[in-house]
Amino acid sequence: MPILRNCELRVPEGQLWMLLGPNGSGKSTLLKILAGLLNPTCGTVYVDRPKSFVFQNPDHQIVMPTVEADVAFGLGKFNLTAEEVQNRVSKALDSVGMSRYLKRPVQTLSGGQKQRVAIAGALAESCKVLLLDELTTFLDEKDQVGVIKAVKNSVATEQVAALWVTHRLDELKYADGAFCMEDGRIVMQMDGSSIANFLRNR
Ligand SMILES: Nc1ncnc2c1ncn2[C@@H]1O[C@H](COP(=O)(O)OP(=O)(O)OP(=O)(O)O)[C@@H](O)[C@H]1O
Repeated sequence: MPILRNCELRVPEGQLWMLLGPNGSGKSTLLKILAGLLNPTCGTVYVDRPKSFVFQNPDHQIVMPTVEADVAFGLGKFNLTAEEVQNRVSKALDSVGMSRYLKRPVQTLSGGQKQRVAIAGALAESCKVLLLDELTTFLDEKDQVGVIKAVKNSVATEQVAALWVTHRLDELKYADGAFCMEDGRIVMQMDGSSIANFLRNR
């Protein structure tokens, strides 16, 4: 039985869109298929920009002992000079508000700070599509807001398109748009003004 059907979505550059839906509606499956982490058993997937997936638990993503080394890690596959690596790392950390943690051992960071380091790693690789899987599940309110604001800032400054899977309706107020899934399909799309109406009438 198919899990997903006709899931077509467009997130404009420089915007953060949320993907909502009840448990089992297919959000994570869709995100992983878009990221190339899962292959569809049939059908075709098109994603027209370099993309990066950020996991719910940053400990599944962070591999190096310091913030600087971790953000630089993914750049090893490009042919960059040491200066170019340094520039990309500092620009990416700046856009998520983590510049001052450059030399910090990763294990001394909070969950939200680790999430921001993981996002910086994706940005440093110049990915233009960020796929974010329930990043705030394990975070307190302060870290939750810090991570969302970091993503908002980085999508705007780096002209990235971000798709954010969440269960938390309170996060909708940060979104430029949203898709709602049900039973493996995208059943509704909301732009910024529809979200504002929805939140007013909730
Ligand atoms: N590897 C798999 N093999 C078979 N079925 C799967 C697999 N992974 C997920 N499913 C099924 O696909 C459907 C969608 O699951 P998915 O995890 O994408 O939903 P979700 O909307 O992300 O749910 P949640 O909000 O609980 O995380 C569910 O019915 C699930 O049981």
